[in-house]
Amino acid sequence: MTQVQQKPLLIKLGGAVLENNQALTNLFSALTEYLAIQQRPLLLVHGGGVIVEDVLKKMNIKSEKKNGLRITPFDQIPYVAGALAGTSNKLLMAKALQAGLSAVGLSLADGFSCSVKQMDPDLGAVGICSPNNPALINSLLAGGFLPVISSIAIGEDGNLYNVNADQAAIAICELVGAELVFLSDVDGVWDAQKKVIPELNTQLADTLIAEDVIQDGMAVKVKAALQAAEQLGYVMLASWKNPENLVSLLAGKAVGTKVIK
Ligand SMILES: Nc1ncnc2c1ncn2[C@@H]1O[C@H](COP(=O)(O)OP(=O)(O)O)[C@@H](O)[C@H]1O
Ligand SMILES: CC(=O)N[C@@H](CCC(=O)OP(=O)(O)O)C(=O)O
Repeated sequence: MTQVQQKPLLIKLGGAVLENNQALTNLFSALTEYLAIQQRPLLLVHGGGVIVEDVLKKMNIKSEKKNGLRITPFDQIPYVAGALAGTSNKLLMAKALQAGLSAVGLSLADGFSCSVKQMDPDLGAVGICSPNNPALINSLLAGGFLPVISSIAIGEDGNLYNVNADQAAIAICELVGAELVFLSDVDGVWDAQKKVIPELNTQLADTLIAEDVIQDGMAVKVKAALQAAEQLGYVMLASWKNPENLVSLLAGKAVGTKVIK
């Protein structure tokens, strides 16, 4: 088994990409090219909010969010886990395998990579996760595999928990000491005029969140990015929509929003 030498790259992939087959194909083709040149350990943490919505709608369940987090009653967690650790994870696995990448589908619980606690009783089965044991993921990276990690966790109480995928990404990032890139359905964090903010620090982020310019899922993402930037110095936030952006981003060029501490 080869040793992990380069700092791993962790890409957090927003779930909306799962509804865009062409974007997914472009993304995996850009990643395959990048890996052929860089030979750098890569791992993915993915969302799938759109697939969760879809499944719950088919079950005639109306789902609501509070401050960007899905209220997940315990009796709905089987559907949510199926949508995230099942459908979303396996759709991404299929694309990765088609692109020739040796992907391995995991949840936050596999190898006890992350531990989880209930976040707030009002949110039900929503968890906040912390890094725990890096051994499984590090051995997969050292073996040249691509871990594809969903944001479903298992608590000490034996219950399944739904973790926001941006928060899951920062726990995995801390776990393996990775560089972090968030890829979403928008080209970066917008200001009040919907122009991408090239650089965002805590002070500006707090102001824009208080003014409701940064809302919902983006507010959760920006807070997670600021937390990760504490350790990493900065975190990039860009879109999965333009493959040329991704190529530039992976080459270290500034595209999207750079979140700094
Ligand atoms: N200031 C903002 N800049 C960019 N996007 C924003 C902003 N405020 C709210 N959003 C919304 O946040 C969404 C991205 O967050 P989210 O849906 O959670 O992404 P992902 O699924 O990629 O994690 C965008 O599609 C956009 O509608
Ligand atoms: C607690 C919570 O909000 N969990 C999220 C997990 C999926 C996710 O974060 O998906 P995206 O990255 O595609 O938004 C949810 O149920 O939608």
